[in-house]
Amino acid sequence: MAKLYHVPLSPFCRKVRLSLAEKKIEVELVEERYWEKDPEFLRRNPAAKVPILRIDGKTMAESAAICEWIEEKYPEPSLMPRSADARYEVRRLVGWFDDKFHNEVTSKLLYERVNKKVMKLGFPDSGNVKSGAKAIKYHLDYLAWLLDHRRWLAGDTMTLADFAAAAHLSSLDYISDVDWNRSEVVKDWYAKIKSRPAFRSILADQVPGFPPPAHYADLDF
Ligand SMILES: O=C(O)/C=C/C(=O)CC(=O)C(=O)O
Repeated sequence: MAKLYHVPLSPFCRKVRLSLAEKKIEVELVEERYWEKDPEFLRRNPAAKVPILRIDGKTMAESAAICEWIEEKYPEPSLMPRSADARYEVRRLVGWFDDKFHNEVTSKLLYERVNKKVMKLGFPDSGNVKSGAKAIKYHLDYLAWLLDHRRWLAGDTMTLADFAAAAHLSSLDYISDVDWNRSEVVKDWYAKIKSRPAFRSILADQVPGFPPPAHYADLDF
């Protein structure tokens, strides 16, 4: 069986978990406290990052590369459109969420509030939290703009772009940092994606010291 070294609220790990689950690939989850830099873990990935996926005799790192590998090896159900233009748009949006959104929002809210405590790195920096809280509004408005023009984030079908966005937002949702009432289309999109069976595993995550909010597992909000 495949094995995924992960931490529960990491959006990068969640994106890979969603891809695996959508394709019904069974996986054993192994929690890896990557910041402790266990030598065995560093041997698997000298970059000292999760996720790491062991599958088909291979050990792989970097969530975007992993998801594209899964897509090529296990093409059904498809999470990538066929045309070059449409594939470009998926990759652009995956980059948007894993880079821009991550730097401006996830790292400023989730990492300040949760990761710092778990890793014993001190208290949240209030300036960072303030800037994350401001930036998420802009990003939710961008999502709303996309969804005013498309059924899913990158076009007519659900793709890795939706999983990248949902991975980040679901982690932030765990600490109640998403104002779902800011936009009906974004709320509807998230309800739609959250109701997929692939989402079950991540909705069951628990982080000691951070109980999920009451609304977290409620599919209808
Ligand atoms: O696999 C990726 O795309 C990226 C993973 C990370 O950046 C993991 C971390 O080191 C982190 O979440 O801080």
